[in-house]
Amino acid sequence: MKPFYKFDFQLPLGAFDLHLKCQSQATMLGLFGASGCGKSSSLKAIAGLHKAFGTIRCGSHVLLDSNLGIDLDPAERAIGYVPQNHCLFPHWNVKRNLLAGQRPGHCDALARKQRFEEAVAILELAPLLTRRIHQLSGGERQRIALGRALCAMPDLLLLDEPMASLDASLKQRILPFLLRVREELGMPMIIVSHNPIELQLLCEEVIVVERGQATTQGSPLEVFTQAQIYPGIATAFENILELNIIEQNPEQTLACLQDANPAQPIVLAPIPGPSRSHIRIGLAASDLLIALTPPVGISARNIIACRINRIQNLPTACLVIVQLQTTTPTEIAAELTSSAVQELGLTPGMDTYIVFKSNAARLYL
Ligand SMILES: Nc1ncnc2c1ncn2[C@@H]1O[C@H](COP(=O)(O)OP(=O)(O)OP(=O)(O)O)[C@@H](O)[C@H]1O
Repeated sequence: MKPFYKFDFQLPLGAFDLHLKCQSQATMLGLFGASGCGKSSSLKAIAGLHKAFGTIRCGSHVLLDSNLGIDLDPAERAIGYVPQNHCLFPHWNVKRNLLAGQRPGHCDALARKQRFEEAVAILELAPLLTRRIHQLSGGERQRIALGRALCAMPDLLLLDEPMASLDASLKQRILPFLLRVREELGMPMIIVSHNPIELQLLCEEVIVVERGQATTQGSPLEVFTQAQIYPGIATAFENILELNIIEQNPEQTLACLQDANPAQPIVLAPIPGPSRSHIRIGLAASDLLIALTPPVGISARNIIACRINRIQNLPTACLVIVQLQTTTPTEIAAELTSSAVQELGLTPGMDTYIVFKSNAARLYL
């Protein structure tokens, strides 16, 4: 299959030499790496804000091909770029800031009006339209910056640390908006983040950038369970699962994996607030147990059949990566001591059970 993104470009930045060479079929792509490794500069090169040399292809668009003499101006690239500092016009009201993203020649007035209304609806901006930027909170400014990028009718969104400046509770409130943009507009995105959970929630694939080069690539689980990426991340790994809600009542919530085969209910703690059709939960790898046979007489509510795919050694433990019974591959990681792995004789290909308490699940959205 043809890759959606194809990057092979160089960007000399004084003493720092960025050479990003990678390709991906995923439309939701994450860039992850230490501070100063070249993530923001990569986004700016893709947006055309830094002059790069080489090849940048996104979907069917060739944005840069130095051999063919192609180097589109930023305005011709149909990219919505949301920088870390938002760059909103402080003395304009929200509506004027949103409309500032629109380019009259890019598409007809009706389509632009529709997109403005979609952005206002998805990001819940209607009550803010007449407010000025300095009257807004950090999370509201983030939504306006995202809305302005959407109003430009881009074919691709580039988000540079979309939640870096927000505290934990605001992050919780912005994430659903990003997911709605992904789900309702189906817009491809490249997201730069330091936060593995954000990338797991938003991206299909993650590229790790180190000293200006792409060094590792894979699904968020494949990348973040590798001890050599950042040792602390693999040991604190949290699985993200998307579940459909079957029943929500004051005692418990019943849910199931979206494509579980056979459907196997997952029991969660009650979820406060209105009823929902689906949720995303986080399960820390260290909260999961593995059993060779379904345990009986145990308080944990969830005993889920799975098969071991591989076992990875961490400095002080092992991550057992299992495949759940779903039609599309769904892996989750359980952290065990190496002595537990040896005593149970766990090996790839074995059929086992993942066991966890209802309260182990952390509710994301
Ligand atoms: N305009 C510039 N001129 C010279 N060097 C630059 C310029 N912009 C960035 N750099 C350098 O290039 C390197 C990569 O910077 P970049 O901002 O892309 O990193 P980053 O991975 O996004 O970092 P952070 O996570 O801290 O935002 C850094 O060493 C930085 O000092």
